[in-house]
Amino acid sequence: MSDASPPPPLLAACGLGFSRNDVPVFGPLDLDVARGEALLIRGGNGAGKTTLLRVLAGLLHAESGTIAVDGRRASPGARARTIAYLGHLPAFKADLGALENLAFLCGLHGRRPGRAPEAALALVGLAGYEDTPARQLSAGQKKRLSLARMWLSPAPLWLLDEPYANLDLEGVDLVNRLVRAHLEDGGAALVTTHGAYAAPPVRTRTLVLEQAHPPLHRTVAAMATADRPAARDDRRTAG
Ligand SMILES: Nc1ncnc2c1ncn2[C@@H]1O[C@H](COP(=O)(O)OP(=O)(O)OP(=O)(O)O)[C@@H](O)[C@H]1O
Repeated sequence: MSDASPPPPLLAACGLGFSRNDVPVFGPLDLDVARGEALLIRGGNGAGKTTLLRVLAGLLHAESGTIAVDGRRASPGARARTIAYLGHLPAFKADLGALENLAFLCGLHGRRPGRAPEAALALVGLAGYEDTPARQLSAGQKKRLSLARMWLSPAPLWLLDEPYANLDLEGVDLVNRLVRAHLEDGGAALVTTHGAYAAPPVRTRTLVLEQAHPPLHRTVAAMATADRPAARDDRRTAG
């Protein structure tokens, strides 16, 4: 029997807080996510879900707290290599074709070995749209193109901000399949959503954000699996 301690979480935040004009948006809060696990971040409109993901991605500066990757405190630059971020607005060049966009982003951020942009397009149901300029894609097709970019990314941690928005039922299933495969591959994911309606069917814990102003909010919750829905096990703890 081995007495080796478990590996540190892929991402861990401690005392993380963010304010705008001295008005708290979230925090201080603690969270962590391990490889093979999804953390579902739930909360109503304005609760701070997007802001939290943007802070974790290094797009906004935290007011307080620390962020560690694999047990080591990590600067935004170091986190950039670990994190792939799917935000509300797709980061595509409007006049480039779908395939060109993916190739461009692979050049910028790297590409997972063995994965090619053409295969990514087919995977997300966009075969035949290779040369279509991004501006001509529908909202759901743009979201699918964003998912293709995530699949190509070498980053182990996916930050998915409302990935189900604009997707049809088959698209929702696509998100869940991609997240499941990513986790099985040793990755991890943080997924924001307004409700538990589309929680990925994988090892999932839930963090509930409530509007920080007023009152204070939040924290981590319970383990849930496909057999044990997250919503039942949520616990809220004052911050
Ligand atoms: N660029 C900004 N400038 C000023 N305030 C902002 C900005 N972006 C967001 N906020 C405010 O920060 C708070 C949290 O917003 P955030 O977008 O993080 O919430 P959310 O939980 O993602 O909401 P939703 O579910 O509606 O997407 C809100 O009160 C919002 O008005």
